[in-house]
Amino acid sequence: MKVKYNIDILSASPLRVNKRRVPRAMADSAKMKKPDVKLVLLGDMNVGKTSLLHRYMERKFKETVSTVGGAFFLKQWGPYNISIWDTAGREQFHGLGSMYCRGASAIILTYDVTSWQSLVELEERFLSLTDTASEDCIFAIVGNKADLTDPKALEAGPEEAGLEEAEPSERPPSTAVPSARKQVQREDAMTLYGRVLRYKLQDEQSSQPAERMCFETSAKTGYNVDLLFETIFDMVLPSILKKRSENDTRTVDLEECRDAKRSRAGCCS
Ligand SMILES: Nc1nc2c(ncn2[C@@H]2O[C@H](COP(=O)(O)OP(=O)(O)OP(=O)(O)O)[C@@H](O)[C@H]2O)c(=O)[nH]1
Ligand SMILES: [Mg+2]
Repeated sequence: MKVKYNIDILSASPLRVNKRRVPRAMADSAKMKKPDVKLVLLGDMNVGKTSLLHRYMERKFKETVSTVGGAFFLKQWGPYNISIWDTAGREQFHGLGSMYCRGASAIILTYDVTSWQSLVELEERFLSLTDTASEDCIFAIVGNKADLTDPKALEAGPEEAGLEEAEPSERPPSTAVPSARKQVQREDAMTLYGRVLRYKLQDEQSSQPAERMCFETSAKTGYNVDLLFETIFDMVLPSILKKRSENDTRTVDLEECRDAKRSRAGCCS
C-alpha cells in the first residue's frame, strides 16, 4: 500500500534553535506534536475528496489521480494540530476505511451532487466503516461539484476560487451556466444525516442540526470549502480540550521525579 504524507506546516527556511542553525523543517518536525484530533473524508471514488483537500490546504484546484490507500495532511488551527485523512473511494481499498476512521473526531461523508448513487453508497458502503470512530464523532454530509448544477457555486468569488492574481481575461465568464442535472437535493442529504445519527445511536435533540451539517461545495471554484472545514474545526475544539485535560491528568513530569529522587539520594547519603 502506498501512503502519501503531506504535511503543510513544514518549510525549508533556516531557524536558530539553541544557538545552532538547523533547517526549519527539522526544527518544526521536532516540535511537531501528535495531532490533537483526527478528521477523515470518506466517500465513493471520483466525488472530489482529494480535490476538496487541495482546495482547502493549497488554495488550488488541480489535476488529481485516484487516491491509493490514503493520504494525510496536518493542519495547524490556532494552537492545535488537526490531522485530516483523505481516503481512497475505490472498492479495492474498502477494507482500509475502518482503520483510517479509528478514533476520528469528525467524519466528512462526501457525495457528488450529480450522482444519486454516490449518496446511496455513503449509507451502504461507508457508514459501517465509522464504527471505529470516537463515540462523540461529528458527522458532516457534503455534496461536492455544486459548480456543475448551481450558478451561485459556479460564480464563487475570485478569492474563493484562488484567482486573486489571475488576469481578468483568465477568469471564468460570469454568464456561464451550470452544465449538469442535479440528482441529489440538499433535503436528501439532510434525511441521510438523520439516519446517520440513528445508526450511531446519537440523540438528534442534542446533536448538531442537519441544516448546519449538510454542505454543498465546489472544490473547483472554492464555494463553501473554507466554511466546511472551519465549521468542523470549531466543532471539534471541545473534544481537543477534553483530550488535552485527560492527558494532563495522566502526565507524569519525569524531570520532577528525577529531582525528587536526587534530593532523596542527597538526604540519605
Ligand atoms: N466540476 C467539478 N469537478 C470536480 C470537483 N471536485 C473534483 N472534481 C473532479 O472530479 C474528479 C475526481 O476528483 P478527486 O478529487 O480525485 O476524487 P476522489 O473522491 O478523491 O476520488 P478517489 O481518490 O478515487 O476516491 C477529478 O477529475 C476532479 O477534477 C468540483 O468541485 N467540481
Ligand atoms: Mg482521492
